[in-house]
Amino acid sequence: MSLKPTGGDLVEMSSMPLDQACEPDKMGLSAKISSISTSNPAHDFEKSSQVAKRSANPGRVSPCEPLNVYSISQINLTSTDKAPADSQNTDGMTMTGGIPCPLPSPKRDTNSDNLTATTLSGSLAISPNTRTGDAVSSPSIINPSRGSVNSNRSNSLDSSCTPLRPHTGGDVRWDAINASSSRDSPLGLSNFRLLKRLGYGDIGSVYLVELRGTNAFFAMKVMDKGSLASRNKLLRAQTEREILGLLDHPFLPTLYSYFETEKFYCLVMEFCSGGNLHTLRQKQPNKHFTEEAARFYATEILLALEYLHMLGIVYRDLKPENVLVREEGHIMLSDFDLSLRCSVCPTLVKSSSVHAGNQSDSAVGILDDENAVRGCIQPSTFFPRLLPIKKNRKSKSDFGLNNNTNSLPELMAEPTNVRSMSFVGTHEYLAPEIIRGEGHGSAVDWWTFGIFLYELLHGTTPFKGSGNRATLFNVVGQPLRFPETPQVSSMARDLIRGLLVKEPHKRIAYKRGATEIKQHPFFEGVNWALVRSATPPCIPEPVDFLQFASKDTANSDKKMAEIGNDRNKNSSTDSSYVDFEYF
Ligand SMILES: Nc1ncnc2c1ncn2[C@@H]1O[C@H](COP(=O)(O)OP(=O)(O)OP(=O)(O)O)[C@@H](O)[C@H]1O
Repeated sequence: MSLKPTGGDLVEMSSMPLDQACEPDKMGLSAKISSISTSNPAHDFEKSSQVAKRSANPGRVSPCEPLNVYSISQINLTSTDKAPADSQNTDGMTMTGGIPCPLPSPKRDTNSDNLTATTLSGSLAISPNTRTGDAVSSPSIINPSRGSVNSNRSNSLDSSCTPLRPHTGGDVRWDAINASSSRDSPLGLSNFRLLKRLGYGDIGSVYLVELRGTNAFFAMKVMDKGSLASRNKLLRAQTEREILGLLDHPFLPTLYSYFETEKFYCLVMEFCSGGNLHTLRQKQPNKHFTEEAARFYATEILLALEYLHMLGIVYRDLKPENVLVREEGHIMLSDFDLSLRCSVCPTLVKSSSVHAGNQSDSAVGILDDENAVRGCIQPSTFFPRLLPIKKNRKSKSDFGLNNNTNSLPELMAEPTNVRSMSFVGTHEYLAPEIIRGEGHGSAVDWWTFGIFLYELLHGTTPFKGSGNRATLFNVVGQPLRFPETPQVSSMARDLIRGLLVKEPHKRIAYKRGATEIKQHPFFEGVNWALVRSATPPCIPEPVDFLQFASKDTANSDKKMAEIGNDRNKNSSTDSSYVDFEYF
């Protein structure tokens, strides 16, 4: 048996004989994988079995094949095992990505109209009106003056979400978008000039586009409706669009607009000119990053994952290919079609001293300034649950923490206990619990974070086998080993060891999320509040957009039609970012 490639890089685990899916029955893999099977669609929460091989084509995410197999995902909505029982309400039911998904009501302060948490300039907004707690799926409109995510047609990819993007305040691209669209004439394909295909993946092609008459450039992901429908990928496209609509964070994509035509769904996002980290790593001496550079990228990814988890999004597909490099060298985590959405209750683990003064109940919350901080929230507008004080928490001296962040509060919102049975990811990055089919939650992102850091530092992943079967076998059964060269620090190794623990509940960050990782000595000296201002290790060659000035792309719609037809003919990689082709 083999992990059956079905025309692309995807394998369909659930349709395979179990002995072929993974040799070592003693590890219990077969029985687990067999549990992924077609089930009552009324209870299907998501697709199973979406495993992408790493592309042989450097720098491009491998396309995945369509899957018709669904499985029941048991979503346990308790976001943290520390949560007081009375603060949970799991009787709510809402639609997440078109799929019934029970969600808890967030504990809300009755004096507050808003529930808003902001982390490192990223923000999450929780609608005050959501009795069922669908804050994750239905963000509230906090800043109506900013931008427009609209649709000029109404259909399955509903675009009711109006953007809230405080971190992109002052961004001229918003002005361009707003100037070009109005309620009467929303944006459409004709507003854009297609300049270059940047790449394509399983559900769409991505183009560099210019918003006509504005000198503003974007990346536009174009998804062929017919192709999505025939390959049962509408849900993936919908998931990605909905998640993009929620994001407002410096290391995550900004969705400037969304619209659809008769044939296509179109997402207008920020353009990243620097290619991806996979390509960038291969350009480094000995094809691995220095520890300093790896720490820089890991720091930004960690903040992005922390933010996603607070929104109830388990990313599930972290790999260097999905980490794009912006023109100034900071990163942007992209590609959300394999992500899992669930619900979380953000929890204030430790407040700042300022906030502490306002608390009347000294029995809850950690109100001292002794321990360092990891989240940055706005106490005036965010009223999370407070946890009982834990006396045995390690002091900052145990972790060698940076004093810069000591006075900041600590917020935890980790969807650790969510349970998905899907088999999704990329072989070398798959967490053991996914392979074993045990059900997985946000801890898979911390596993992939460990693989990611290992790869940045060593130039290879730790469990890579001669083929996919061997890789899966190694992930589940082989111990973590470090090569003699390149040498990495004991701190880096220690962190990677903590992340690559095969049992998710023993993995670092399982209990307190990103905070635990931030406190690891590997990140000592990182000023978490100012990561965005740090100097990146590599600055990409600037793109000369003037080269497109004389090119006329009169008929974009026609071009789009051609694009839709030739999506499988060839591939484009981001390695040719500077070597533009013209339409
Ligand atoms: N914002 C962006 N700026 C520049 N290039 C981008 C951007 N977004 C995507 N790309 C390029 O387009 C390619 C395809 O995009 P993406 O991975 O989102 O498509 P997909 O169909 O979701 O792929 P996958 O099969 O991995 O799910 C990427 O590999 C990347 O090279």
